[in-house]
Amino acid sequence: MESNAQERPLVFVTRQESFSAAHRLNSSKLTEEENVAIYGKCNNEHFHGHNYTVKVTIRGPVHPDTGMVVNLSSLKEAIRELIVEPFDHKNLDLDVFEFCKLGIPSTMENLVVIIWKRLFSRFKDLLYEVVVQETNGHYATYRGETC
Ligand SMILES: Nc1nc2c(c(=O)[nH]1)N=C([C@H](O)[C@H](O)COP(=O)(O)OP(=O)(O)OP(=O)(O)O)CN2
Ligand SMILES: [Zn+2]
Repeated sequence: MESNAQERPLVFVTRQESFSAAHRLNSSKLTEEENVAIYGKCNNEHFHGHNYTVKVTIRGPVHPDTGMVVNLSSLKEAIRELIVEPFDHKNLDLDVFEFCKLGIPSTMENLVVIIWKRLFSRFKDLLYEVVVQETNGHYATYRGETC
């Protein structure tokens, strides 16, 4: 079959950034005993910290003139403006609007969704995937899906 001259390759482009932040795992929906039992050392009332890594993947056609899906300068600036600057050297529970307002535990799962929503406001349907890595041992991935 002949290929359509209008068709463009669909490519995924990923940018990685990092930030350091403090947090405490605690749920207002649970009792004190339940919080301790479920979150253990991560429930320490004096907080603890992580060096978080964020990977943001944009999916789209390669523009025939620029050879780009997205200008990585724009992607880098957006991640820094929307994520790194507001989160770096902050307390996620006390300083990040979504955690304060919603009163939800600052798990990687909730964090990756919050980061997705912030970036979606800028990139819309070009945003494909966000990965948040909290330690060398674990990370969470979100692609905007619900179930
Ligand atoms: N489902 C989740 N479980 C846990 C989360 C989370 O975000 N989602 N977070 C934590 C703690 O915040 C923290 O990240 C755990 O730290 P730690 O136990 O030190 O992490 P590691 O297992 O990678 O460290 P090791 O040194 O390898 O034990 C807990 N649970
Ligand atoms: Zn933690």
